[in-house]
Amino acid sequence: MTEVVAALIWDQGKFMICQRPAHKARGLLWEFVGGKVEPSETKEQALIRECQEELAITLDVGEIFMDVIHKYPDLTVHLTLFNASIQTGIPQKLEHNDIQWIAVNEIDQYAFCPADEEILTRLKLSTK
Ligand SMILES: Nc1nc2c([nH]c(=O)n2[C@H]2C[C@H](O)[C@@H](COP(=O)(O)OP(=O)(O)OP(=O)(O)O)O2)c(=O)[nH]1
Ligand SMILES: [Mg+2]
Repeated sequence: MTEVVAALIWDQGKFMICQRPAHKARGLLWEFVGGKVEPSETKEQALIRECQEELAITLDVGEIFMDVIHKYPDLTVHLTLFNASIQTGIPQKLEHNDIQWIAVNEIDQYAFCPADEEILTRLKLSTK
């Protein structure tokens, strides 16, 4: 099982999504910024490091919003999504193909990683 952490970041009624680079697994699908946890770090530390590496922002990491397990043909991920906010910096596309801030009613316009489906369903329900 691969431990993956990601960030749910809200600003003015919209949350941030990032489009994965074409050359990586799940290429061009949309995701919550994040990545794999290294053995020496906590999930929170991993999330802060990934956001610095991928977007050049420093996060304030809050509570866990939700976690899911998903089996891909190449790996099984345990994805933990944290509520977070940007402490410093403006997101830069250091790695991603694109970055968008979207409202819950725009979710269906984007093709997300399959592991994110349950999370997106919950986000849609939470605003009804
Ligand atoms: N960051 C992130 N990864 C996700 C999400 N949903 C999902 O299925 N994944 C999968 C895609 C990848 O196969 C796996 C690990 O994410 P990643 O590719 O961002 O890992 P990383 O930044 O550490 O990159 P690398 O060092 O492995 O190249 O988790 C998500 O919402 N955010
Ligand atoms: Mg990543």
